Amino acid sequence: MAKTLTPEERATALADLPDWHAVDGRDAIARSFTFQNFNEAFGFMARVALVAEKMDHHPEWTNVYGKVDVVLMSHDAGGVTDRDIRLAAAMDRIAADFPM
Ligand SMILES: C[C@H](O)[C@H](O)[C@H]1CNC2=NC(N)=NC(=O)C2=N1
Repeated sequence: MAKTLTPEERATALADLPDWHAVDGRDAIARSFTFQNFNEAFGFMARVALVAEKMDHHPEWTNVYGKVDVVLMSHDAGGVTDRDIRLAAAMDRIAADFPM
């Protein structure tokens, strides 16, 4: 099981992910993505789902029309690990392929 990042390690990682923020009251990180419509949002989610399954690391997320709210944490470790940072970076790369 991966170990959770220290507050310093998490802060350093988040500095490279400026659209992500720490969640209050929970060892987790979050970002909202806003796409032009449901089709774009769901296309993004479909692509992320393939990556998440390959990583065996799955987001907590909700979708309303063009908006996708994501929270990432490693449930087995009980907080943010390197897997969450890698999935967050992958989500940012995939989102860049969609008009926002
Ligand atoms: C058995 C399987 O490897 C685990 O349930 C995986 C699946 N996806 C997961 N995703 C997340 N975010 N945290 C986990 O601890 C986790 N565990």
